[in-house]
Amino acid sequence: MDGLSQAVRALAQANVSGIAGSFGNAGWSVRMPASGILQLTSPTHSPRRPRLLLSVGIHGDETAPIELLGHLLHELAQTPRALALDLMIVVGNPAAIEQEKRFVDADLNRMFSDHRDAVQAAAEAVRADEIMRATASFFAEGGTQKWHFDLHTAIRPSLYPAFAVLPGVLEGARRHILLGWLGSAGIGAAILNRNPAGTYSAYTAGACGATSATIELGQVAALGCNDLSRFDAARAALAAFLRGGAPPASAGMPHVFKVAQELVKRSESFRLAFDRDTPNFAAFQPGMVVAQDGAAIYRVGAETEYVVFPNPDVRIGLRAGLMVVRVE
Ligand SMILES: O=C(O)CCC(=O)N[C@@H](CCC(=O)O)C(=O)O
Ligand SMILES: [Zn+2]
Repeated sequence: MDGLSQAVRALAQANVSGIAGSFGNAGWSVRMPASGILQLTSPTHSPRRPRLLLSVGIHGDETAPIELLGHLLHELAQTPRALALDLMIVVGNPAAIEQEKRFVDADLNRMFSDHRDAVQAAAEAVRADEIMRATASFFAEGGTQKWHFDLHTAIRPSLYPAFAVLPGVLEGARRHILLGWLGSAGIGAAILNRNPAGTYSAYTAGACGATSATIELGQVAALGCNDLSRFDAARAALAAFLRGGAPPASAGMPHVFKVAQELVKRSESFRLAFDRDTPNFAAFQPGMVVAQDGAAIYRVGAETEYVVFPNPDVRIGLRAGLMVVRVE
C-alpha cells in the first residue's frame, strides 16, 4: 500500500474512523454502526435533506472505486461543511479486500436477499446482514431523495469502459434524472434490470426505495495500479453530488439497454460459446448459441444481443452472464 494516500489506505483497511475525524470536528453527527461503515448526518435532523449511500469493495479485488472514494473523501475533508447531504459510506468486504480476492467464502453481491440456500454459513452472509441492517436504518431515518451508487469494476474489458446496471422498476422523472447524472459522470451505457438479483443495489432500490445503480468503473486491478484519470468525469460528478452542486456538463446520455435473458449456471456442464477474451457488450446475432448447459442451449432471440458479465466460474444456481438488448 506504499504510495497510496492516507484516506485511500484507511478505506482499504475499512478504517472509517480514520476518515471521520474532520467531519466530526466540523459538527457532523458521526456513527459507525459496524466495521467499515460510516454515517455522516446533519445534527439538525432535516427530513428534506437528501441521503446518499456510496459503497465500494463489495468485491475485494475491485479497487479503483476504493481509490476514487478515498480521494473524494480526502478532498471533502478539507472543507467538511460543504457536504450537502446525509452520507453513508460502506466498505463492503474488508476480509476479501485484504486477501485481494472477489470474495472469501461466497459472493457477497448475491446475498442481499432471503434466498441464500447453501451459502447461509458463509462469512459474507453475516456481513450482508450487517450491511442491510445499517442501510435500512440509514434510509429509514429520512431523506426525500434516497440515492445509492454501488461502485464496482468489471472482470473483463468492456466496449463501454464505464457502465451501470439500474435495478428494479425505474420510470419517469427518476429514471431521466439518474440517466442524466450517469451521462455527466461519463457512464457510456446503462442496463435496466428488473430481474431479482440479490445485489446490494437491487436491495436498496427494492427494500429502501432508493434510486440505485451499480456502477462499473474499468477493470479489476491491484490497489495502487488503477489509472483513475480514465474516470475523471465520474470523480467530478460525485464531487459535485456530495456538495449539492449541479453535475458537470454532460457528454450525453448513456446508451440504454435492458436484460433480454440471463445465462444461469445450472450444472458443472455449463459452457460459454465464446472465449475468455470476449469483452462486455460484444454483439451476438439472432439465433447464435451463446452458452450450453447439458441439454439446455442459450440462443440469441430475434434481435442482436450483447453479453455482459459472462463468468462460467460462478456457483451453480447463479447468473453466469446477462444478455442485453438496446432500447434507447
Ligand atoms: O465483471 C463481472 O463479471 C462482474 C463485475 C461485478 O461485480 N458486477 C456486479 C454487477 C451487479 C449488478 O448486476 O447490479 C456483480 O456481478 O455483482
Ligand atoms: Zn463487483
